Amino acid sequence: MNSLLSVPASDLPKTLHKWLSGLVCGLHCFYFVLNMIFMQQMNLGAVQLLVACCSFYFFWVALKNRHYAWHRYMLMLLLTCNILASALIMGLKAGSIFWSFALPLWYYLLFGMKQGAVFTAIVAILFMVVLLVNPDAEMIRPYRTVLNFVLAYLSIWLVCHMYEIQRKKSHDILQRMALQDGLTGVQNRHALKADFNRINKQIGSTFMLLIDIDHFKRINDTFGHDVGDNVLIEVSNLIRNHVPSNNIYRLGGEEFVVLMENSHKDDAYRCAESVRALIENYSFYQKETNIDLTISIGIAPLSVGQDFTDFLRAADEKLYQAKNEGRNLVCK
Ligand SMILES: Nc1nc2c(ncn2[C@@H]2O[C@H](COP(=O)(O)OP(=O)(O)OP(=O)(O)O)[C@@H](O)[C@H]2O)c(=O)[nH]1
Repeated sequence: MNSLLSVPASDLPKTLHKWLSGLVCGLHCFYFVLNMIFMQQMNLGAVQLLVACCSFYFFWVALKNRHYAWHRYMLMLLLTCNILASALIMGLKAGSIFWSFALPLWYYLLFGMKQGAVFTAIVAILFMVVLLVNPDAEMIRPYRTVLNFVLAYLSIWLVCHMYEIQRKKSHDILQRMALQDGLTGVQNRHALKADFNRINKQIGSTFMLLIDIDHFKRINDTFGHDVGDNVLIEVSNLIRNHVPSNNIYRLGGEEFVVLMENSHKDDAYRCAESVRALIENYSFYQKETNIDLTISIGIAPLSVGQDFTDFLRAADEKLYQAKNEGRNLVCK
């Protein structure tokens, strides 16, 4: 299923990357001035100038809405190396090691759960080594420092990991709710539109089957809305048993769509005809009554230059023809 909601989800790392690049640039300009002028730490100042320049470039590119994954990796690599180098050169007194506690959060938000966990683990080991070999090791008790660092770092890591699991779960639920029809469980109109935008628009080999239950209003009027709902669920299940569920959508009301990619028009017709016959020969048993139903189907091929509305309209015209010609028909 194509994800409509994956747009904001995949925007999060992009947005974070953009503003983090800006922040990193600003901070490193500040630290560059501090180190060069006041601390006389030329090497560190040079590293910070390099990070500031690179992050400014990433920020500037991201501002133009151009996003490259390698910019993200590069930004975090530079930032991590810079924090490590500061801790190594300046020792613990400078306090730059505190920035390491922000890294797990950034890794998880920028790279997701798997890569976030791997980067966090690697960096944890590197920082432990830095703590053990740092120039202040004689002044402090490095093992206690390492232990405290590990515990603090682990707790932040744990929070990031739990947060990412919860975020992904909520995202999946929201995505399902946004793209699924609440009554029948098949995909909805949003999903159809998103899939239309995603499909490789192979003209002449993508077909839309627009399916409409004949005289559905009578079912509602005769047996009640709840029976109408059950019939809609059963119809969708029958279609689902016949074509891959990834390709079925409920447009709304008693209209369903089957999207067929990489197909020949004869395949599309055969599929539509078999679904029509299936419903015709099926008896819907509701409220101790057998209800016989038929459906009409319009088939349209995707043509050159058609957008979603045109494609749907073309299928709708064929459906209208099937209805006009007496219903329980497939028109192509
Ligand atoms: N039970 C139920 N009925 C619905 C739902 N959505 C739409 N309907 C009903 O579906 C009916 C559609 O009726 P019409 O558009 O007149 O079409 P029809 O009776 O199927 O007639 P033709 O399409 O011309 O064969 C209306 O009575 C709507 O109230 C739903 O979710 N559940």
